[in-house]
Amino acid sequence: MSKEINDKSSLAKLKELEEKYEILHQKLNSVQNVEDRNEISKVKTENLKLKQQLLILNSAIDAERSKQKPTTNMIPVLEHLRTIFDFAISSSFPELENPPTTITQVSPNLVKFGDYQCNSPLALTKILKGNGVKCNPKEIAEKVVSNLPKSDLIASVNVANAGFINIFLSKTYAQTSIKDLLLNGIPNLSLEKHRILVDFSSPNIAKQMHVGHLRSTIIGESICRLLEYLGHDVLRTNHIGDWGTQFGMLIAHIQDEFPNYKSVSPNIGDLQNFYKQSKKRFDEDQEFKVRAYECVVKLQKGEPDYIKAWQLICDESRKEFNKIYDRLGVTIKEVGESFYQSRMEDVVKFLERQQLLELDEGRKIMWTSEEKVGIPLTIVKSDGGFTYDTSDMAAIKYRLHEEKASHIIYITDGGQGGHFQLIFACAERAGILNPKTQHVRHVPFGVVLGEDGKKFKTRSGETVKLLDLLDEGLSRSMLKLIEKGRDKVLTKEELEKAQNAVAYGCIKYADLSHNRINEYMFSFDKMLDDKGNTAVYLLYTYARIKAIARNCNVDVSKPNIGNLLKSEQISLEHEKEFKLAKAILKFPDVIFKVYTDLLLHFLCEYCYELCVTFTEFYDNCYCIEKNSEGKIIKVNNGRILLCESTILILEKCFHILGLNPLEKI
Ligand SMILES: NC(=[NH2+])NCCC[C@H](N)C(=O)O
Repeated sequence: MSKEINDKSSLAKLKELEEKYEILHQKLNSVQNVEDRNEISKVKTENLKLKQQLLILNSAIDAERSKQKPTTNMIPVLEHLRTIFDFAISSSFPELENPPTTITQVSPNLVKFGDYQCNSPLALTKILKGNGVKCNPKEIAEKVVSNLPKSDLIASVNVANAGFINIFLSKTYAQTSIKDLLLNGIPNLSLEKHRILVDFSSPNIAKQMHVGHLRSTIIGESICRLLEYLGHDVLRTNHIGDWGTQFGMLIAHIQDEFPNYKSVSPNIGDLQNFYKQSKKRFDEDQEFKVRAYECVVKLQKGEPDYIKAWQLICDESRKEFNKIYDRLGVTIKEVGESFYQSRMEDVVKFLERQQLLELDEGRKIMWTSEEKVGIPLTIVKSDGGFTYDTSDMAAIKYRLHEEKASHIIYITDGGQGGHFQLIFACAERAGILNPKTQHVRHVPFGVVLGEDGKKFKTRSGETVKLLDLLDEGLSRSMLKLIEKGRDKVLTKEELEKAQNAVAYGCIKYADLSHNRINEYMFSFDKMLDDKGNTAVYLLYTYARIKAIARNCNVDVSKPNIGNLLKSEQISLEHEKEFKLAKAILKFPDVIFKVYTDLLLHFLCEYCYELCVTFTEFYDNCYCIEKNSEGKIIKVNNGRILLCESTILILEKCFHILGLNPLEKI
């Protein structure tokens, strides 16, 4: 108990010192007046003193920690190594301000040089040389190693002649943390929790939901799943375009085509055609055009008949959108542009009160700063209507102040980057956004290309209908399964399940496994390949691992795994076993990396690496031994446990990536 209190108060003290240190550090940086030398040297001395105190406290905490029970659960290895090397380097060279700590992961195929490597001594040699201190990297590395705190994760370290520090991961740590994984499931990675609003998918009513929206939907869903796994409170938000001026012409057209629309819900049918017809009239018929404008005004005033017509149109689109979300397993709450009508009126007043709006040829515009550089936002059009900018200003205010989100993530194509930078800058200028406590981020993605390298279109040059695309995925996936003779081994139900998992899994995975920033080429042939980094390969590997326990009749239910672990060790003797264990242990680091950059392709690459490493293990290490008649004579339970831990990690990754694992394929 007292130890705990001690530890807590040391931590609090440490935090306080760190804050003071940070303030002084900033002060130091901001003192630009060179004549104020006294101030500078005073701050510097204080800074150094604080740094020493920090080090002493850090080592006290470390000593305290090492007395406590050893680390058993999975933690981010790379991050842990960075912390302890950071400590060792600062202790070795307290006179240096922010000395560099670089830890890299050694390729799993070169492990004789260590699993991780610290390369800082080379950089430190240069820095020290600049300060007039002569020494070589090897000496520095040795000094760092002598100051390295004890860690359960490290088996040994050695210093290479060139001055690298090679770090070998501990087998005991691997064993205990994999055991913990099997007993307690995927670790809860501790993090500060936030309320995060994710704005994704966001198609437009009456217009086609296109491949760009599909990308936003796929990436957005996965980001939400990742954030939820990390324990954040996630608000999945569909900012659909349901309030534009196009509704004027749509409503005018509905009034003509379905005069009794108020009592009988018309079947608008293909909304695309409906849109095209009304647009044609709008462009050709002056009288219709005038009426269309009147309709917008009446709609935005909330006149019941107009709202009714508008709702009919929205419902029709919504049906289509929902079919896509259902098929892809996407959950999202609609808070479209129309939701903000009164808030748009309010935000205009709010900005006007602060004199942030300026008249420009009848429009009301807002610049990001007084300097008026770049382009302004159009807050009110010359006809008094609102714009995309207005709804985003109202939305950001609502999300931060009413929904109380501390973070907002916007997922759209890169082309909208400029728009969001303007919104963020104006929101900050208007005092809506405080970047110190609230964080907004645009997460862009590249365009989807067809196999011809041009913008993705149908053969006849039209926008591809998403439902048609998903249907094509289904038929292609069935062909693939039949080609591989799966229809002969699977039941009808299993085959259908496989067809869905493969089709939708491929479409999602092909998108997610490419760096989202880049454009990506949509190709059914490539995504349905069962070799390489594809969903099919991952689904096959998963099913193969599942079959291992099934074939040797080992009960892998959780209680039985617990029983097994009482008598069995996770088998790590064979080089390939340990290699697989190390791949499993990378999971927390990968998650943090994906979380920081919101780049899901790192998670895909990891899944692929895990599957390849598993295959290597399985090819070299027998889990079951059979006699010449094919009868099982021995089951290696230690290895079965390794298989099951691979399953647990894959399942978590699949969940984040939206892949449905199959027991059989
Ligand atoms: N808050 C936002 N602006 N979200 C993105 C909306 C995307 C827009 N509806 C489009 O299709 O391009």
